[in-house]
Amino acid sequence: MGNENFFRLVQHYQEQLPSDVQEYIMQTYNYGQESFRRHHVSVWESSTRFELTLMILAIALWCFVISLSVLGYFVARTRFRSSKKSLSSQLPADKAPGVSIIRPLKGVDCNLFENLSSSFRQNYPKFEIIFSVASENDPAIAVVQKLMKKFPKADARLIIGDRNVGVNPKINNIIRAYESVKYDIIWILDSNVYVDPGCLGRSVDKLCRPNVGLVHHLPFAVRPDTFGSELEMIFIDTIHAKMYLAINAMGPDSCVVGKSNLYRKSDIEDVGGLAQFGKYMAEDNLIASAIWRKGFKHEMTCDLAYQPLGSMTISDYFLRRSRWTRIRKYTVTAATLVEPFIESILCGLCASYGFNLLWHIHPLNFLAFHLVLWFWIDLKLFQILSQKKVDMETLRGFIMAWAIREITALPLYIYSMGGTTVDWREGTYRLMRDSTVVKISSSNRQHQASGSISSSPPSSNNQRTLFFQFIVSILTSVMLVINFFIDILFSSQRNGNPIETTEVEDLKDSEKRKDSYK
Ligand SMILES: CCCCCCCC/C=C\CCCCCCCC(=O)N[C@@H](CO)[C@H](O)/C=C/CCCCCCCCCCCCC
Ligand SMILES: O=c1ccn([C@@H]2O[C@H](COP(=O)(O)OP(=O)(O)O[C@H]3OC[C@@H](O)[C@H](O)[C@H]3O)[C@@H](O)[C@H]2O)c(=O)[nH]1
Repeated sequence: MGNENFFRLVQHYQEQLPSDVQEYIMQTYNYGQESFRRHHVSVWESSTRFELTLMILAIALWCFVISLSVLGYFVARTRFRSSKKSLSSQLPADKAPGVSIIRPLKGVDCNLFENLSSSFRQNYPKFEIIFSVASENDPAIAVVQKLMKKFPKADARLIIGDRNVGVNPKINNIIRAYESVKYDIIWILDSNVYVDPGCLGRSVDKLCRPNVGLVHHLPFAVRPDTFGSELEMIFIDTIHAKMYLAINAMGPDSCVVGKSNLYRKSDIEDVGGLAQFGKYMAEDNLIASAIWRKGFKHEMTCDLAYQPLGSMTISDYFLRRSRWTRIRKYTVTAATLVEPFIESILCGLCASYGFNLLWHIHPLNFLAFHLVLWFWIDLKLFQILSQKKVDMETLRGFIMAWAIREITALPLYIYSMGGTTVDWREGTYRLMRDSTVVKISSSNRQHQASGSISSSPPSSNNQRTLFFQFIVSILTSVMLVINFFIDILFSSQRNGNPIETTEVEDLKDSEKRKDSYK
């Protein structure tokens, strides 16, 4: 029976029905009509202008963010597949442009000896290495001395003692090295980074191209020993990597992180000299932007700036993330304001609303599709950059850390936007609206982090400790739930049989043998 006929029938017998039944039938009928109208009348007619605007914005946001992610993924796929041999590394020493590598040191970072060794191992005919350390009591000095003994022929020296040209401790630390460089090309390479031997040659190739003023490398976190490090790794190797690659591929503006940057000293002098960036905390991005505004492009090579993480605590992760967000808050305010919408959960919620209005897709169905797609892109990107297939155990850790990072991204963002102080190694600093920074305090505690890149708080106040305890307890509960479901998933794949260690070893051995036959 059609709707109209049913309605006529109800009208006909209306008087004979009790009033509450009449009312119920009318309500059901009206609801049916409304839902019929919603489904069969175009969304453009049935929705208010406000709803339509929100819908368009939500869908546009989703398309934009997914396109950025896909772009980041394809850039990674094409760029990091193979490493080319450079031309400059094959030049004789008197023809190659010289490079001064500056290594700022502060304490014993995770993997420090190997990180610094990678500078000595550069396959390049003409370079010097300058290690800078602010204090004569710094334990990094012993590591440098050991390295100099190991590579006696290398042109390397150590400068002890900083000079206060501003507040930024990294600039104060390297300013003397910068002033004493032998060559025009300088490579500022953080202490907690190692690079492949061909990196310098490839970077010089790029820097020598016309109109290029800066060469930088994608930070890539490796060797997480703790859950805090895993969270950091997920951040650096997924969302950060894909956004960094996508923004740099599109090139709307300068977007540079200072882990591994090559420039010309003459260009830095042209934009005011290194010392004048000492008043900022985001010296890396501001130097890069100044060079960019002079009309010089930025280039990246197929090299990664590997950062071994070691044993960061969860608080270390939160503090480093909030330091970077707070730094961005004043240096790139507009981009920082839209950041949460570029994160999976908020972006997915907005898009679920949009697609529900447009195509009546159930919001939860869309959210599930969106999260799976997002996870898949992140996992593929991670596989490409780490150049290995992710095994089941790694995948399990990846899923856990990924889920928790995604869930905590928004609370962490809100926490970070709400404050202006940052802790960096031994110092606490207040960020000012004009991007400059003021030092609040420093502790005498030496940064001796063997296995940690800690930027731990020198003076953690009670409120902060409580906040972290709260976050950690939420994290732990979420982790337990996720772990429980992953366990079920994995054991159902093995029909409930536990995987024997020997079985894993056998599998590995047979894989190795297969490889050796190739
Ligand atoms: C942090 C990235 C992940 C968060 C999600 C989405 C981010 C959205 C937009 C821009 C951020 C791009 C990633 C830049 C890495 C920033 C890391 C960082 O904070 N580094 C600081 C410490 O080393 C450094 O001092 C600051 C660098 C700021 C670079 C910001 C460049 C912004 C370029 C804006 C281009 C607009 C494109 C719009 C696309 C959304
Ligand atoms: O007090 C300090 C702190 C740090 N540093 C040096 O600065 C480099 C970077 O240190 P970290 O790894 O702790 O810092 P992050 O990677 O988090 O810093 C990032 O954000 C802030 C920018 O100023 C940096 O250029 C960028 O690398 C290291 O080589 C470290 O030895 C100092 O020389 N003195």
